[in-house]
Amino acid sequence: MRLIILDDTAAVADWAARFVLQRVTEFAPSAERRFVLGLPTGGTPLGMYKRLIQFYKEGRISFKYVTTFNMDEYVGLPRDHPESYHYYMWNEFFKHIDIEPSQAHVLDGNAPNLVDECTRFEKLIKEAGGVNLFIGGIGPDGHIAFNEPGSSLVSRTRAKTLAYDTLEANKRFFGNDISKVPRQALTVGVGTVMDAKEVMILITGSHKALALAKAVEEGVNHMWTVSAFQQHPQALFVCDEDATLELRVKTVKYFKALSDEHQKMIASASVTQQHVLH
Ligand SMILES: N[C@@H]1[C@@H](O)[C@H](O)[C@@H](COP(=O)(O)O)O[C@@H]1O
Repeated sequence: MRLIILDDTAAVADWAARFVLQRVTEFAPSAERRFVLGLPTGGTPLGMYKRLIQFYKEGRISFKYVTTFNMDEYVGLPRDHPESYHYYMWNEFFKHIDIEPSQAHVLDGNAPNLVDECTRFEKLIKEAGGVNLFIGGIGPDGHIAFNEPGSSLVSRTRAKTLAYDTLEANKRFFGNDISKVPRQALTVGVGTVMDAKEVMILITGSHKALALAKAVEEGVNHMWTVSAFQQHPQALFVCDEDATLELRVKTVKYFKALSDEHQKMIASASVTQQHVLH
């Protein structure tokens, strides 16, 4: 696991977008060999999506041969509700790029049979050859996607009842009225994300500092589900300074020193030769 510590949210957005650009470019996707990307919603990745749209408009990246799978979706929220993740993904990202709409998969929280919908999603991921890069975000309670505290760390895509902390954290999107936040969501499992070849988790803000400390400095713990990624062979946590507030100085210094080495390596390598050290 690597921890990349950057100054602020803008730097995290830029770094994450460049990382996607680099991974897609070096993969050189084609009709026969698509790049499979897992995607998050929420406030944190918005800046990354903006940068990627900019890269697309500048002709630096194409999503024509990219297949995407979103992490989660609320249950029972109409698809055209401004807070549905379908609506978010279409408006914040998909409509601005050249992705094939049929290749942009978001769980259907209005499916008549939610169990079948989750099974179908897992099957689609498998048929796509697995996820090359899963990008994730976390809640202040350390949940990844909607894998609330106490979730199984080998879980697959399924329906979850949201924890109170999540309802609290997400009420800002529903006019600050907690009663308007859907109580259930469909979410990829921790195991689903763990199966990805590479995972990049974006963590910004002091309200996520405790979760980051639990994820990085303490053991793997199903009460902080993002901690499972300590055991992923290619996991990156990309955070801002504010998110490091609960980390030990020693931890921050160690990972910053690694990043400095990495930056030097990038400076002396061509784009196609860049690899993140683990
Ligand atoms: N289920 C979503 C997560 O997938 C997301 O990562 C998290 C963080 O959102 P934000 O980036 O707005 O803090 O919010 C929700 O709980």
